Amino acid sequence: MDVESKENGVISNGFHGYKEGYKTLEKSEMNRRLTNLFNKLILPLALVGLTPQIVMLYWYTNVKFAGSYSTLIAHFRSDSVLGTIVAMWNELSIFNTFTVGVIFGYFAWALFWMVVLPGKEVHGPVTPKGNVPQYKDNGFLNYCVTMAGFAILTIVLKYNGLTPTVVYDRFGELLGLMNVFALCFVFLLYIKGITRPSTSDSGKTGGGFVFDYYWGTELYPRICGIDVKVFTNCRFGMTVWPLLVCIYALKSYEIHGFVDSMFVTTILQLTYITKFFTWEAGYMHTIDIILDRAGYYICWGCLCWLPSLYPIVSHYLVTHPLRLGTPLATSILVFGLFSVLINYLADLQRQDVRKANGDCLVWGRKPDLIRAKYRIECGEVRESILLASGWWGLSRHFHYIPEILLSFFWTVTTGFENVLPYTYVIVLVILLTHRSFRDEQKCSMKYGVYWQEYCTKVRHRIIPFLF
Ligand SMILES: NC(=O)C1=CN([C@@H]2O[C@H](COP(=O)(O)OP(=O)(O)OC[C@H]3O[C@@H](n4cnc5c(N)ncnc54)[C@H](OP(=O)(O)O)[C@@H]3O)[C@@H](O)[C@H]2O)C=CC1
Ligand SMILES: CC(C)CCC[C@@H](C)[C@H]1CC[C@H]2C3=CC=C4C[C@@H](O)CC[C@]4(C)[C@H]3CC[C@]12C
Repeated sequence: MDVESKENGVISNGFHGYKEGYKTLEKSEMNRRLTNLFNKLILPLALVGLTPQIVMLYWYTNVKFAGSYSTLIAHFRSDSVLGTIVAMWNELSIFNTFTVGVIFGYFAWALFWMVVLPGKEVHGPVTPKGNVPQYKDNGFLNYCVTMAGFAILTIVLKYNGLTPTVVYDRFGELLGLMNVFALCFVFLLYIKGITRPSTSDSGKTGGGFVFDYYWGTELYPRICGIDVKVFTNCRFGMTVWPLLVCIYALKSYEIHGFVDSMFVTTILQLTYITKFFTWEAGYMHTIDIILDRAGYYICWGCLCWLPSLYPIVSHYLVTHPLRLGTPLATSILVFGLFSVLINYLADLQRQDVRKANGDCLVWGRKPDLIRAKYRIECGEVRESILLASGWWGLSRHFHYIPEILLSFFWTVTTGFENVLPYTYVIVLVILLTHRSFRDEQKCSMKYGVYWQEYCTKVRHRIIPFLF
């Protein structure tokens, strides 16, 4: 009886367990499908459909609704979202000699210098297919030449009674055309990756057209020897940003004369961008380059999202000048510069330790290193260093804190009247938090137990002792 009941129990439990297990399996399969549907279709479709309108709306809110999202929302209520967007586009004539001249003129300028300026040959990390991308490290020189060119152009225009601030006046038209161009360009990249890829790190992902358009079909496409991502991210996005910051500062000067808030934000943004270009070769080792393919996310992002969102504070300050006074302006400037320095030192530290193969000092001590082994697709085993001391021992992405603080400092110059200028800070917090997860997933897959060892040594992701 005992045995029977036990057996019954077992049978009954087993049967129950089987049924439950089957249900769980069905559920997890359904979850997997739903997640897949969301990640591969709904989210990319939403981003591709909405973000071009969103970047236009940043500009429109600034110029039409005095930089106030509440006024924009009130307008959405009275005129509908679609009505507002249609009205916005109807006000613009995006195809004209000015917009085509400025955009394609800048493309020609950037491509010319990208090709002719000298630079040391540097290499990106080996790709999953075993390719080692080569780059010409002429980013800083290109940045200097472009900024000098801009200064000369401004003087020449001034002598002819003209000003580059016409870019501010007609920014909506320029951004409109950039949007159209970038959407078509990304489509051409999609076709290129399938039909004429530059390297074996290419092809459809299996996620369908929408996902492939969004994500891209090639890791680092090259057109006539020109690296597309270096062009879109560095020679366009990151170079247009300082140009716009200067144009907006000039516009503010034309309207209001010297305003300290504009001065502080300009200095901080330009310092950050200059730092970026001194480290451009290091950028070739980041996930934007080694993981993200040349699709909508990166290419449209750097052609449209970056030029409209990243200089948003300067754009806003043109119509919202704020006089901070010397003590406040100086404090913000000092805190901001300190943040850039920390961010720079952290990036440099891991780069230097790897360059020296760990044979160096970190904060005056022998570094705590993990020599992590990983395997590339062809089976070959490689080794990389994970630094677990210095900035990289405080938390696994400590350098994001000064990055965010800096953006806060260059934004706080606008005061607290509107949320709009804080859009970049808010987006950056989301972007970097999401990026830390993406990056850690990549590292965990790449390094396995070695990454776990790092996570055990350095327990927090971004904020020491907290997160
Ligand atoms: N303003 C903006 O919009 C953004 C700015 N940034 C800034 O760009 C810079 C680079 O970005 P980041 O996200 O760091 O991108 P990275 O791709 O450079 O950082 C992550 C990579 O660094 C390597 N790594 C991770 N931990 C360690 C360690 N402990 N020791 C040595 N190497 C390590 C890994 O690469 P590997 O495979 O080589 O091991 C990892 O994939 C930062 O300054 C960041 O603040 C970043 C994103 C957005
Ligand atoms: C499709 C859009 C919703 C999102 C587009 C995002 C991209 C434009 C940005 C994603 C990551 C960003 C960057 C990463 C690292 C950088 C290094 C830093 O020192 C300067 C800025 C940047 C190049 C930055 C530029 C924008 C992104 C590529």
